[in-house]
Amino acid sequence: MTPDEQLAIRVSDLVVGFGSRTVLDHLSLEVCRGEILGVVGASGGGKSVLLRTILGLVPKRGGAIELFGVDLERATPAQAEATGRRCGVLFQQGALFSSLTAIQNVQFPMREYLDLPDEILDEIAIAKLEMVGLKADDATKFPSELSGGMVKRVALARALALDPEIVFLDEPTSGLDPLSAEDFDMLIRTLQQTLGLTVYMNTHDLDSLVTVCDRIAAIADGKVVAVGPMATMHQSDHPWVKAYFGGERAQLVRSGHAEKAGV
Ligand SMILES: Nc1ncnc2c1ncn2[C@@H]1O[C@H](COP(=O)(O)OP(=O)(O)OP(=O)(O)O)[C@@H](O)[C@H]1O
Repeated sequence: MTPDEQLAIRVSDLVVGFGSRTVLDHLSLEVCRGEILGVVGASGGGKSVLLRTILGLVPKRGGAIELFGVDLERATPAQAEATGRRCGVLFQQGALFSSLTAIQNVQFPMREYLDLPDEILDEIAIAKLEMVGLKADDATKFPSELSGGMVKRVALARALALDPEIVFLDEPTSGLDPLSAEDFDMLIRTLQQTLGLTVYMNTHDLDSLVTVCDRIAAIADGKVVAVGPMATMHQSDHPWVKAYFGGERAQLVRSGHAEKAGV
């Protein structure tokens, strides 16, 4: 593959704003195929806006975005649809349809794109639910009957419904207790390894950043101010990155992981 073909996403010089406020200010970022990229930044700093803009859900004021080499703004409707199908999304809060059962939620994107008989859709959806660690018994439960961790898993199964090559996860472990969050992190890592997925993950969770992310992109002042493995974050001179990764909590997380690894 040429260097360009190794990229899942290329964001160049992106400008996004609302009214008089500029949220993303000439931001550039590249995501490699097969990696887990963690995107971190201050609350309100523009992580969700960036994710939604990459997916074409928020209009941009300038710059360019390519997904698998396709600029959705210049793509034909067929190219845009084909590219969209290569992407799965888990929005913040899971965003399941409350009036649909777990299996119906997973089948929602399948019914939109796949013309398959109900029995096959059931088989595929059950396989997706099992892939994320749920049981066939959970398939007929409504979101209100599931725990927070189970809701996230159903949302992940739905994001995987069309066998995407990249999944976008917006704060996947927020609202989960530490053990459920750790389980979810492991699930993401396992799926990435077994399915060869690219994972783009917004997170505040230092544990997730340390345990599952191959690279981290830190957003501050509307730009990516540091990008690379954890070591790059520790070497950054940017004040927000220094405060976040050098703070007391970060050191506790680091020493906890070193202890677990027997270092
Ligand atoms: N549709 C919108 N209209 C106006 N302002 C918006 C809109 N969407 C987002 N914003 C503003 O853009 C800024 C960035 O929001 P965003 O949700 O991307 O932050 P974030 O980094 O994801 O925060 P958090 O970590 O708290 O989820 C915020 O000031 C937010 O109020």
